[in-house]
Amino acid sequence: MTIKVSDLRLKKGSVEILKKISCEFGDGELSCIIGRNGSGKSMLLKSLLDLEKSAGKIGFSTEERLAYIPQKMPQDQQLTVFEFVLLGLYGQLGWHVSSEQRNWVNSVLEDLDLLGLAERKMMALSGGQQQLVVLAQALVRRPTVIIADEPTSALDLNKQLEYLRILRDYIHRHGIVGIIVIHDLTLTARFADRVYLMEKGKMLASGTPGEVLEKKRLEKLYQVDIELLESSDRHLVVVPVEAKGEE
Ligand SMILES: Nc1ncnc2c1ncn2[C@@H]1O[C@H](COP(=O)(O)OP(=O)(O)OP(=O)(O)O)[C@@H](O)[C@H]1O
Repeated sequence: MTIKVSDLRLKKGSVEILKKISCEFGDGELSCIIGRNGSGKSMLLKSLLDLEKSAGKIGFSTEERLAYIPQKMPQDQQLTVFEFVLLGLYGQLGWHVSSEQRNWVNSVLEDLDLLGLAERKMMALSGGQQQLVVLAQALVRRPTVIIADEPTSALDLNKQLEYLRILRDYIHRHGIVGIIVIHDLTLTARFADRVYLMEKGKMLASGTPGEVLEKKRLEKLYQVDIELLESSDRHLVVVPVEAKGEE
């Protein structure tokens, strides 16, 4: 189901953090929210999740199964990877874990190439490995909406591509809503079905990567000289060349 946001506003004290945001996040699409530090991206996610009390309307069905992947790393460091992912099924778990549940967790771990780490403690993983395990925990719930805040920030180049490919394919295959905040514009161009550009609590632009990632717009917003190239497989490549200095 599409998520329709109308006239969303959020205030902290007297400061307006989100200013009349209206947009739509489609099902079967990976929506990427981009924008400068402090532009309101995380607050928009938190408003969608009802973690921040905003005014306006968010068209959400109560039947949605939400999975949220926050910016901070998990605290349950004593659990093994298997146990941590299994916890994604909380609400469905009894005293006895069925073989069906066990198999489901293992198949998600396998999909993410994590099966070899299943018995390791979370604290014995690298930050990037933990990020993948958090994705596994989210997918194990068979979410209909998946929301992630900078999920690839601790991943190496290979794992960034792998993570986003797995996430996008999952979203396409299951026709679910996927919304992520991301800073890397080249990854955005490669993986986003739609891009949402925020600035100072407003939605500055939205559309396909080609529509939103325009050289002039990005240079003005980020205050950098940018070269826009095209990769051999015809995706935009955004190269920041030189900072212009703050406005
Ligand atoms: N709890 C809070 N109380 C008051 N202001 C806040 C609070 N949390 C965030 N803000 C402010 O809201 C604005 C938007 O913050 P938000 O975290 O959404 O930015 P962001 O676009 O996600 O930034 P980043 O890219 O750095 O993660 C910022 O100006 C921030 O200082």
